[in-house]
Amino acid sequence: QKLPNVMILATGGTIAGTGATSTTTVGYTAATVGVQQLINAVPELRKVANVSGEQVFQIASESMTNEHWLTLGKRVNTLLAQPNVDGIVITHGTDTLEETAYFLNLVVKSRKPVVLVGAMRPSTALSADGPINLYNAVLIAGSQDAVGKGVLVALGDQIHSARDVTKANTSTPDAFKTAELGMMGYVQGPKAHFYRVSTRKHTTETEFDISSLNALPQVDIVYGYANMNAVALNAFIAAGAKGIIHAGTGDGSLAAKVKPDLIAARKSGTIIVRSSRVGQGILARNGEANDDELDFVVADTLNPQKARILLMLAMTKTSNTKELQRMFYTY
Ligand SMILES: NC(=O)CC[C@H](N)C(=O)O
Repeated sequence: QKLPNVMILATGGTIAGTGATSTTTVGYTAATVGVQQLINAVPELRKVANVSGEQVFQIASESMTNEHWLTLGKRVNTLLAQPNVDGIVITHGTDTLEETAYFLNLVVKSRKPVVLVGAMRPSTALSADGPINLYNAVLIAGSQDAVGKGVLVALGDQIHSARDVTKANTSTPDAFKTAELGMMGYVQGPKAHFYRVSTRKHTTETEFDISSLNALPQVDIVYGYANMNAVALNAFIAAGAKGIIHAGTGDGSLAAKVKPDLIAARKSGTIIVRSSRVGQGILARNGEANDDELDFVVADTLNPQKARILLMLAMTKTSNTKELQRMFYTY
């Protein structure tokens, strides 16, 4: 039986981290082990795929930037266009793994599997989760069952969709959750088992094309809390933000001290997207604010950090708020 060809693109993170002792599970150094060492540590990979590695970056994922994403997205598209690449695994720090996954979910132009994988324990720790997570990710990336399902996230024997998964614990190995919408499946056997897919469009079905982009529009996130004011909002706009994600309290409610400044910002051209800091649920259009009248957009079920990604890509196409709202109900 012919094994699939899976490329492993390494970007850093804890999966490539090393600690002082085998019991060091926090306070270690991320992004120290190279891709070849990661592959060599799991000889079992060779039984399920022909793997080859490429070191794309070597960073902790909190330092991921829009420029890293454009570089990575273009590299993934180039590789997947080659007939000798059947799937891609991306090793990544877990802090922004969900963001990179969702970015790729919107810009990859292929139905071939792309699987993001990380680890919560450094490679030197007792029961390090990196090796089994990497093995699972390679298995998924080489699986016909993963074709056309959008960008996937593999941790803890679970398969999640890029759109809906989030990091939900600061430090435990089961940190990744797709809480209410549900994960896609499991790895067991060794085989990828899928049970559900998102109805939202992804990869080859999107209208976004990064092939000629070298930058993305500046979009920043304003966090909602009791006693908040408009200082952060106005500072972001003064610093050049073209779009603002308002990560509001509850169903995206707007504090009395902030709402007039949001309205003024919209009137002078800034795109305003209402989202929620709550983490679950639909952001109701025309609920906590009259979005039709104020010309705001709502983030649907996207969390603020993913709403930022969709808005950046959407603004490369249009600044029409009806069109932007359509995109938030499509992806
Ligand atoms: N568990 C991790 O991967 C976190 C390490 C680091 N902060 C990162 O995101 O790259």
